[in-house]
Amino acid sequence: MDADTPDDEVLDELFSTVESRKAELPEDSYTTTLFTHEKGENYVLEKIGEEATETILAAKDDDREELLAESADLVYHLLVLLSMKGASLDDLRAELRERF
Ligand SMILES: N=c1c2ncn([C@@H]3O[C@H](COP(=O)(O)OP(=O)(O)OP(=O)(O)O)[C@@H](O)[C@H]3O)c2ncn1[C@@H]1O[C@H](COP(=O)(O)O)[C@@H](O)[C@H]1O
Repeated sequence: MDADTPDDEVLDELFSTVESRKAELPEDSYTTTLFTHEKGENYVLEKIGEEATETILAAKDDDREELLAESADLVYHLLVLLSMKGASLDDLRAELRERF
């Protein structure tokens, strides 16, 4: 990801990076470890559960900084799961838009 990416393009840039990690599986990448874990998709499902719990605990503690950090971890792992299951950020946007 590029630090100069405009805020409104950050999610697209992150998802595109995740998709590229899935295609290329570089060795020095955390995302690669999620796509290649011996537990398969169960590992990313566990991570989502952990990050959701940590997000809830941060909210209960009224710890805004921790809430944002854990929310970012949660969103990142959710994007990896969507990619793993062949869904895209556009699919997610379409689902949200249908609810307007
Ligand atoms: N946004 C993220 C991101 N958010 C969270 N994480 C990782 O998710 C993990 C969070 O798990 P934990 O809090 O449990 O911390 P941990 O104990 O280190 O993790 P485990 O050992 O339990 O797996 C940490 O290792 C974080 O580094 C992320 N790893 C990568 N990205 C982005 O993904 C892109 C690709 O990164 P690489 O795949 O590493 O090249 C880059 O743009 C990164 O900024």
